[in-house]
Amino acid sequence: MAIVEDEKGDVLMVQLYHQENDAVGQAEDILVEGMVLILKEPYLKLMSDGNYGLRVDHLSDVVFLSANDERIPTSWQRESPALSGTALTWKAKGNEHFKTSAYRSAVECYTRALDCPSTLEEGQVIRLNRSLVFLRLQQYDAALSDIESATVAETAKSPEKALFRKAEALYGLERYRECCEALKKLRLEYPDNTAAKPRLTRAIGRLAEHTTGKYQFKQLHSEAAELRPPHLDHATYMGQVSIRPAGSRGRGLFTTKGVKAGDLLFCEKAFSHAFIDKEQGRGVDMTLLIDSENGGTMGAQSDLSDMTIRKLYRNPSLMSTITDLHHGSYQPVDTIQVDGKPVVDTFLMRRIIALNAFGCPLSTLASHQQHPNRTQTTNPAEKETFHSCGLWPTASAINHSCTSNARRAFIGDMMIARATRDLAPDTEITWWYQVPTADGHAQRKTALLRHWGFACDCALCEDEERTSAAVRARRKGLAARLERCLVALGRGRKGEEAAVVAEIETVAEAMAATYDRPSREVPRLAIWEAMQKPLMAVVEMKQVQPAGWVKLFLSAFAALGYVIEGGMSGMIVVREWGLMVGGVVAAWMSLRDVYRLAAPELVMPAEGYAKTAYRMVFGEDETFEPYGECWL
Ligand SMILES: C[S@@+](CC[C@H](N)C(=O)[O-])C[C@H]1O[C@@H](n2cnc3c(N)ncnc32)[C@H](O)[C@@H]1O
Repeated sequence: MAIVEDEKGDVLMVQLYHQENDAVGQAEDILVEGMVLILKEPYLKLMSDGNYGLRVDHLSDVVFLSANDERIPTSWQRESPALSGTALTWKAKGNEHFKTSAYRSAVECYTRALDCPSTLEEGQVIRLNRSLVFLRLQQYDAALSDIESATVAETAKSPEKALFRKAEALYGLERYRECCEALKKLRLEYPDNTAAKPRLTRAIGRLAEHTTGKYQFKQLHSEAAELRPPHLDHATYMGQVSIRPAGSRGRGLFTTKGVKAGDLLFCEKAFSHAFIDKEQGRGVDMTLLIDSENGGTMGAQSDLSDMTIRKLYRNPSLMSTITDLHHGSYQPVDTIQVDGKPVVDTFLMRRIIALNAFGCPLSTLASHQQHPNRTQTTNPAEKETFHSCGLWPTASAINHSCTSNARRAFIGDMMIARATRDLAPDTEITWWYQVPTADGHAQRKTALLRHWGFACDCALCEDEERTSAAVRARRKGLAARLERCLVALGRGRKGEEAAVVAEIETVAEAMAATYDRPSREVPRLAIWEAMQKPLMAVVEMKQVQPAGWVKLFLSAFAALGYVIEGGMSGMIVVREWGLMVGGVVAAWMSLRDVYRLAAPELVMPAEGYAKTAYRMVFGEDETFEPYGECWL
């Protein structure tokens, strides 16, 4: 914010939103005394102190004029010796600014140098210098364009530097294949270039991740634990999925090949990620963004707007990655450039973030270790505004279904999505925006409609709508009875267990009879919820005969829609996986332990299923060994 005056001497406060402040220095360096600006379509508004002021939301709505710009009113023009100069003097000035990290001024000087008559060779050196500043400013598009215009000419003075910088720009744009090619060429033509080798190794690593989907997840965990913000240097893998039309749901994400339950669907690096470090009580700067359309946004979500807007403004080649995301009824501008500057529609960005951002923990695993009973958070635009959040454009194409077939996990700013069932090729991938619970239908329905503007028509919701209040009440009563029986088991005396287990089976059957459709189509959450926790507690108390335990576990899994063959002795095969709700990993781990007594031959297969379930929830199973045991 600063006080500005116009040619008539009228004075007003001006507020510039979303301006770059990390790479160029402090906010005070953006609006410097004496600077001349053009504001396009100025928006005059009442400020919080009761005065009027100007607010600039869109980055391209402000033009910072250089001192010799002819658009500066004559009365304001200041004759300065600095105004004249040759390409070489401007270049020297640019170099000075560069040394003091005054990058904006450096770009301005180099640009002036390029406007002066100069030899081709001089021009190319200046362009190369400017490309280095662009790299520092993370303006990879501009860096690449400077380098490419410098390298094409045969007289390019520093082809080695140019190749190196080209590789850096391509890496910044996550164009890893081209980056590897540039670095290989560099290695071939300049074998003495020592920096090229580690850069090539790094780029090959990213390309391998991108093409194979093979990650060293333990390594990712250590990086996320160390780095602040936890922005990991890893590549996106999109091997098994593609975005396609999904009828009335707009776009959706589909499998391109058949995948097995637990398989990696994609692993995506965030396009932008705002981190709030809860442990240290610090993170990105807290910002309050008042937005006439969406009300106020606080904290991470408004920082995410800043980051996204700036990244796109710096690198317009990435624009469609974000502008293609769902934005409801908002009508964006159709201009992509104005006065040679990219147009980033700030209001569109805020809308996109509101509908597509995901709240995220530092890592799903760490979050579980701290809060073992918390279920998966709601998606996107989580209400807890001080929570970290990010934009993952591929993940944003996934529509909601309560009977979801995929889950996401986070490690730093990497999102890992895995199938929770076997999926045929061309199946639409769905997951939860709101987690389904036995009692939560009405609340879920309201939240989905209010925030995302749709009514879920999955089998679970359809069934809920058709279920009468009387049936619901009966189900609730039976669920309470089931829970009581299980608790009684925990307390019961030896010898009475068989009778209680039999009663549990009767109640579970009565509950099952309140559902019309098979549990494979409509998971019976009420039964699962009633059984899951007390069952685990009973197992811990070791009160029941092993065979009884096994039966109870199998019927709890069946309630979620599992189709399991065998399971009592001899063999166990999961033919179909059920709904991947909270508590499933723990249940598989407990069943494995029960098998130690009841059917030792089933310990290994049950552990295999526990590991698969763990992979679905945490995105990886490399940490299964040390942490898997903590589930009990
Ligand atoms: C994060 S986007 C998902 C991708 C979106 N379909 C697209 O075209 O990009 C969220 C929006 O998708 C639509 N959507 C998601 N799940 C849906 C569902 N089950 N039924 C209808 N629309 C859905 C809603 O318009 C919602 O606001």
